[in-house]
Amino acid sequence: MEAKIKAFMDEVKARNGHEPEFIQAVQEVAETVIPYIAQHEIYNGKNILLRMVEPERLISFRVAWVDDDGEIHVNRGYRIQMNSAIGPYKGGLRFHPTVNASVLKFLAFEQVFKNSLTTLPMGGGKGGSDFDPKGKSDDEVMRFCHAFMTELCRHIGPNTDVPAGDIGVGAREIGFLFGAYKKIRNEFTGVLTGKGLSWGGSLIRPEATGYGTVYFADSMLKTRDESFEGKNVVISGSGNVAQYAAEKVLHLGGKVLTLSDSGGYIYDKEGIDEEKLAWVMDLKNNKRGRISEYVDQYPNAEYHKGKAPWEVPCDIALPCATQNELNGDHAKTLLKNGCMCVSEGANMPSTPEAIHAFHEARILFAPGKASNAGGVATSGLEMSQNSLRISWTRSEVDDRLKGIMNDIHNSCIEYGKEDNGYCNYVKGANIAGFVKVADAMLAQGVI
Ligand SMILES: NC(=O)C1=CN([C@@H]2O[C@H](COP(=O)(O)OP(=O)(O)OC[C@H]3O[C@@H](n4cnc5c(N)ncnc54)[C@H](O)[C@@H]3O)[C@@H](O)[C@H]2O)C=CC1
Ligand SMILES: O=C(O)CCC(=O)C(=O)O
Repeated sequence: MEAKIKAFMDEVKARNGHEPEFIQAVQEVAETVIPYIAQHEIYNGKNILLRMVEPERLISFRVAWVDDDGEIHVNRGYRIQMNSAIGPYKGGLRFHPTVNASVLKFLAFEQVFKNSLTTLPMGGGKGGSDFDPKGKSDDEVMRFCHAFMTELCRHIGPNTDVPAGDIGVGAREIGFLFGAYKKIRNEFTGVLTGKGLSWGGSLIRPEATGYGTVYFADSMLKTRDESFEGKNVVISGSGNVAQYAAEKVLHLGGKVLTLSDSGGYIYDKEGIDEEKLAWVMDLKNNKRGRISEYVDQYPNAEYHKGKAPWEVPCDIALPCATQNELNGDHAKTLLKNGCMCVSEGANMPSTPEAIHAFHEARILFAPGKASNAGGVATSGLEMSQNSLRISWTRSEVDDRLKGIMNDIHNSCIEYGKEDNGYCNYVKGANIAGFVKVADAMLAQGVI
C-alpha cells in the first residue's frame, strides 16, 4: 500500500512540486483514501483521486485599483473551480498577502471533501487575492472589491459557482462584491453567501463556522461522557471563526483563556467572558485594531508577542486562525499539559507532525474539513432560502446547523472507527467525503 501511495504522490509532486500546502493536503487524503479505494472494486482502476487533484478550472487575473492618494496598484486575483460533481462550485474568497495558487488549491481541495460531508449539493472551489485589507480605508477596500468582481463576475453565478468569505473577506467585502456583481450583471441573485440580512443573507451564517466547530467538539466529547462545562479552552485567532467559537464555548459553560492574531496572543486567566468578547468583536470588526490592545483595556491579562497560545495549559484547544499554526512541538506541549480534545476551526491549522502526535496519544482530534463545515453548510442553507425566496428563523437555521454537524460526526465515526475503538476522524472525514463525490464522478463518466 505504501508503494501505491508513494507512486500517486510522486505523480502529484511532479505536476505541483512548487505548491507545498497543496501537496500537504493531498498527502493526508491519499494516505487514508488510497487504502479504501484498494478495498472497493468499484473505485479501482478509475483514477478517481488523480482526477480529483486536478482543478476543473484555474482562473487567474489582474486586479488593478487606485488608492486614496491616486496611486495605481496591481494585485493578482484567483478562482479555483476544483470539483463540480455534486453541485455548483462553493467556497470562500481569501484576501491576504500570503495568497497564492498553492494555498488556494489546498483550500479548494479540502472544500470538495468538506462540502460533500455537509450532505448538501455543493461542489468545491476557493478564490481570493494577495491584496491585504489591513491598513486600507473602506473606500480603498471598496475600489479593490469592485475591480476584483469586474473580472470574477464572468466566471460565477448562482448555478455555477457561489463564493463567500474567508480570511480578510467579511460582511463589508461581501457587500462591495455583491454590489459590483449586481451592477455589472443586472441580476439580483444568490451569487454570494454571507450577505447582509436585508439583501438575501441568512441568520446564523456569521456565527456558523465557530458554532459548528464547538458543536462538533461537543459531539466528540460526548463519546467520552465529557462536555464543555467547566473546561479550560484555548482559542487562536480573533476573527470571525474565533469570535463565535468563543461565544459558543461560553454558552456551553467553558472558560475561554486566549485569543490571538498574527502579532501574538492574549491570555486572560480570569476568562474572556461575554462582555470582554463583545469588546474584542468591536475591536476587530469595527475598529480593526490589534489583539495586543486587549491588555490596555483589561490589565490583568497578559500579551505574548510573536507567540502562539498552545503553551497555555488547557483541556480543549480550538485552532481558529490559519494553516500550519499548530506544529509538532505545540502538539507535544498541549498533550503534556493534559489537553484532551482539539477541534479545528481553521483550515489545516495542524501540521502532519501535530496530527500524528494527537493520534498517537489517542485524544479527540477533528480535522477542519469536518469540524469547520458548519460555515459552508449554513451557506448552503442561505442558497436554499434564496432559491425559495424565504427566510428561516434563527432557531430554524441553528437547529439545521446542529443536525448537520451531528450527521458529519456520525459519518466520521462510520468510516473512521478503528478496530481498537479509537475514532480516527481524519480517516473518517476523508473517506466519507470521498465516497459521495467519487460515486457522482463514476455516474457522470470520464469528463
Ligand atoms: N469564515 C468562515 O466561514 C470560514 C473560515 N474558515 C477558516 O477559518 C480560519 C479563520 O478565518 P476567518 O475567521 O474567517 O478569518 P478572519 O479574517 O475573520 O480572521 C482571521 C484570523 O486569523 C488571524 N491570523 C491570520 N494569519 C495569522 C497568522 N499567520 N498567525 C496568527 N494568526 C493569524 C487573524 O489575525 C485573524 O484573527 C481560516 O483558516 C479560514 O480558512 C473555515 C471555514 C469557514
Ligand atoms: O461559506 C462558504 O461558501 C465558504 C466557507 C469556506 O470558505 C470554508 O469552508 O473554508
